[in-house]
Amino acid sequence: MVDIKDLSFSYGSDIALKDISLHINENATCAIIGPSGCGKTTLLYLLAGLLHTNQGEIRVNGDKIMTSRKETGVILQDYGLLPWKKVKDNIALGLTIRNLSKEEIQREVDKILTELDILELKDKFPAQLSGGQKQRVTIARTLVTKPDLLLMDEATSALDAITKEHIQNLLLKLYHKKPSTMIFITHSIEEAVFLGQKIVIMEKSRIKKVVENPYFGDSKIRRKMEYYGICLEVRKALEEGY
Ligand SMILES: Nc1ncnc2c1ncn2[C@@H]1O[C@H](COP(=O)(O)OP(=O)(O)OP(=O)(O)O)[C@@H](O)[C@H]1O
Repeated sequence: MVDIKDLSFSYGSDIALKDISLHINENATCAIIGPSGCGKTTLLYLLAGLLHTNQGEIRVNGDKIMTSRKETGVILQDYGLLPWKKVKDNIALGLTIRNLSKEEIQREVDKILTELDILELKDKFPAQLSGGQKQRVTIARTLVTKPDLLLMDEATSALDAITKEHIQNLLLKLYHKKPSTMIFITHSIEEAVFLGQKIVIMEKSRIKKVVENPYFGDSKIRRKMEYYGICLEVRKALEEGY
């Protein structure tokens, strides 16, 4: 599905990424974790087609990424909801490019709101929502377009610990219901191990280690010792060299 080959990127003379190669299978999930400034967001933006480089390449389903693709869904840190539009209209925005009738849009919006258990928020404005609710709406707005590749930049970082786990559980539930390829940046080792089948640990501009996580997909894994074993492996890799 996603093939990254010898990818490098610089902001002027600042090297942000150097010789990144990575393969992610179709419908697999991949967590990217690493210290601040190591290049995670740059990598995600390149995957989204929002940044470009001619040093190396990224292919999605065999096609070289030159610009953003409409089948890629992107969830960034700041929710990006339009404050003057109600929840239902924010979600409908994702569908406006798809030439659907008003009734079809309404049906799709109701369907995704029901799936995310937030139908009652339909007529509210973003300012009337909690952080967790805003994040659900943001996820709904992206998923309503049925992306085959979902990219997320610290989707839960602004949330308290309990809400964070609720959103992580929701993402896993949605994945089980309709698997798609998911690549996400996180600062949380626990989140990386809960949601990542592959965990990519980065250091300055490079991939330091890739950990395969055989326990991905088990919604009860947080209660099992094996989970903490992988968390420890990731922690050690992150701390090596510090
Ligand atoms: N627009 C920009 N112009 C110049 N340099 C940039 C720009 N964006 C990022 N950088 C630099 O590129 C490097 C990688 O930044 P990037 O945002 O990709 O890191 P990150 O791992 O996502 O960091 P964080 O975890 O703090 O969000 C850093 O050294 C940063 O200072």
